[in-house]
Order: sequence, then C-alpha cells, then structure tokens
Amino acid sequence: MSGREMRLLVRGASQVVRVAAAGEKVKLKAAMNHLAIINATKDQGVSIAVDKDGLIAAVGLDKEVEAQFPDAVWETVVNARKRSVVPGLVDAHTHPVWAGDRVHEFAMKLAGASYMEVHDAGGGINFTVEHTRAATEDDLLKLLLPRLQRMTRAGTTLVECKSGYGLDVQTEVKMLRVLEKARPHANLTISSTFCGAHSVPRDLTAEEATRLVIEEQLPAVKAGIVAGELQVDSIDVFCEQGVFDVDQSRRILEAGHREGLMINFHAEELHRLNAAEMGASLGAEAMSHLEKISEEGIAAMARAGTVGILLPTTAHILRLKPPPARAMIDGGVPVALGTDFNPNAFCLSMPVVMHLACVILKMSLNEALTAATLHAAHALRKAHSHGSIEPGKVADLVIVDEPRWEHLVYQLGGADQAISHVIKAGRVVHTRLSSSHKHHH
Ligand SMILES: N=CN[C@@H](CCC(=O)O)C(=O)O
Ligand SMILES: [Zn+2]
Repeated sequence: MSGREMRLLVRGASQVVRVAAAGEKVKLKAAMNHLAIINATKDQGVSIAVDKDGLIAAVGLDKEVEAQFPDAVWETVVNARKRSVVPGLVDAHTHPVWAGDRVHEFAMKLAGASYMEVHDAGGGINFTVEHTRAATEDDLLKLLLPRLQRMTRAGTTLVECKSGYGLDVQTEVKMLRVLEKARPHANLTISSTFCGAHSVPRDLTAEEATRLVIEEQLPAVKAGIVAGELQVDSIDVFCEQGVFDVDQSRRILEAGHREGLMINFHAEELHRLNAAEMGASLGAEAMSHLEKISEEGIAAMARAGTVGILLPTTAHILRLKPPPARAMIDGGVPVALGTDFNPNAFCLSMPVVMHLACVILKMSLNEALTAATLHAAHALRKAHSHGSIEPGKVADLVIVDEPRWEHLVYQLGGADQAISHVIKAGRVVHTRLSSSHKHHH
C-alpha cells in the first residue's frame, strides 16, 4: 500500500452513521430503525478513506484506518472533528425539468381549491406542459442546473428525475435530452425516468394518449437509448382517477418493462384504485405517493419487494391525509422518501422532507435516514453502490456540523447551516465554510 494515491480522508468525526454495514439492500420493519453507527471513543474520532476512483476504501476509528494506509498520499483531508457524517442523501422522486412555475396556483390552493380542481380547470400539469413545450433545450437546461445545485447544497448526491411535461414525443425526448446534458455539470448522479403518461394532453382522450405513449413516445425513447443518446432507467405513469386508469397504466408500464425499463410509478395518490396491487403483480421496482393504499396493497407490495416512495410534501401542501407510513413499515414494505420537486410542490431539500416524514408520517429519525439513503437508492436499484457508508460503495457523504447527525433533520429548513460539506465520489462539491477543509499534496 506504500505511496498509494488516495482521493480523500475524512478524519476525526464524532460519529459516522453508516446506515448499513452488512451489504443489505433493505432494512425491513424494526431493522429500519437500527442504524449502523461508529462513534468516536474518548481518544479518537472516526475516519473514512476514499480511493482514487472515489470509492470507500475503509471506515473505522482514526488509528485503524490510518494503519491500513501507512504511506498514502491523500488528495484531500477533511477535518470532521465535532462533526458527524451520513451517507449522501438520495431523492427518489423529482420532476425537475420544466418551465412555467405555478406560484399563482399555490394561492388558489391555499384558498381552498383542490389539486384536481386546479388540474381540471386547465391548470396544474397541463399549464406547465404549455410552457415546457415552448421552451428550448437550452432554456430548460438553464432552469434545471440551479435546481440541481440547490439539491446538492441540501445534501442530495443521487436523484431520480422524471420527464412528463411534454406529453408529446418531441418534448418528452427534449426533456430526457436536457437531463443527459445536465449530467456532466451536475454534482449528483441522475437516474432518469420516462413519464410521458404524466397527464392526458388537452386534445386527447386517455385511451388515445395511452396508445401514443406506447406506440410513438416509447419507441422514440428506446431509439434514443439504442443510439446511446439517452440513458433512461425507469418508466412512470400517473395512475389516477381522471388521468390514466389502472388498465391503461398497466399497459404502459408493461410496454416500458418489455423495453428494459424499471417500473416506478405514481399510485394511489388521490383515490384508491388498487394500483398498488397491479404494480406488485408486475413486480414493480417502486411506487410513489400511496396516500390511499389499502392493507391488501401494502401486503402485495411487501410480497413483491416493491419500494414505497413516500412524498410528505404532497400531503403537507395539499393538506391531504398522509400515507400510512407506519403500517407500510410494519407490514414489511421498504419505505423510501423523495422531495417530489415539481411546480406543485416546490421543495428541493431532503432534510426538510425527512423532517416532515418524522412529524407528519410519524417515522423515527433513524427510519427517515434509512428511507432517505439506502431505501431510496434501492428504489432506483442502486443500493449495491449507493445509500450507505460501506467499503466498495461510492463515497457520497454529507458532513453535518454538529456532533450528532440528527441536527440535519432537527434544524427545520436549516440545512444550509447544518451541513458543512457535501462530498460526491470523494470530491468536496459543496462547503459552507470554504476554510473548513485542508488540501494536502
Ligand atoms: N401527481 C402527479 N405528479 C406530481 C405533480 C406534478 C405537477 O403537479 O406538476 C406529483 O407527484 O405530485
Ligand atoms: Zn410526482
């Protein structure tokens, strides 16, 4: 190991919250509340060593880690004294590519209009669709990059990003291309999702829209993938009364699955349609929202190993009854979290979402962290490489400027102060205090 070039050493931490330590991809039921943690001892802190490829090489007490790399040349050393470290946060559900905000609808909803009333009156998703269709790829990229930057500053290092404000073949592909263009500029890993069935376009029936998604949009997306121009991981549909019904949703999801996409869709948000049972029967990787899920739906998801992505911003903003997080956790569903960033729910911060998950969804702090790291990574089928602090995984880390990690959640809306460093693949991509890390060469 002598003279070995290493990318990063984080040393002296009060605690390193690994979340998982045995390679497990999910922590079900009571295990979700048990985090793998290494705490500092009286005379030494905790270190994380990162190799030159940005992968975690070791984690342990300072002297143990030091002894493993006696002659290492560290590109960067971060002093984490009196600080705690958690895995980079994973946002499992966002709609970040769009033009046309809906701040005017926020006031309407506060005055009592429901989400579907706004939607049916021509507002909602279709308002944003008009503006997104009119925007150029460059316009959309300029809007997207600062949003991704804000996510980074709030600790997100892996994010799922959906299309879905095009609803026609050109604009859906345009949105996916914008996500491709963002990749080299963004300090986070993007998992991209085709959501051409996000709403029924104004001039079409749901049945016509279903056929266009399957027969026109999906083949164009597939062609982009085959040509190496697009990297798309999942297919999504807004399965909802008055949008796409369960049968139409199933056909769209099956068509995507046949093309090699993972199934990850909006289910049981405003009405109980038994979409969760349908998704489980397809072996869906994940389903989101689930405010209205039944006991049978929970059991079906648990049997299928489908991740339930809960989005507490929705219930908060729309004043809905929140999803039954406790019943889902107790029923053996791997529960994950996402911001659902979109023009209805303008939230880019996973720490805010974790706070809402604790207060509104009655999750514990430990459960919220598991949901916002390991389980969110598993929803994207990236738990083999992301979501915990384990040797061999990508060194995505958040350093909290307090000896106990819970400050990240406790300080509501305070992540800008509570986070001192965000580290992506062993590189410091955000620091609150530019003087707080030292470079050694
Ligand atoms: N429910 C459907 N989709 C989004 C909202 C999108 C929008 O209103 O623009 C959601 O997850 O909440
Ligand atoms: Zn959504």
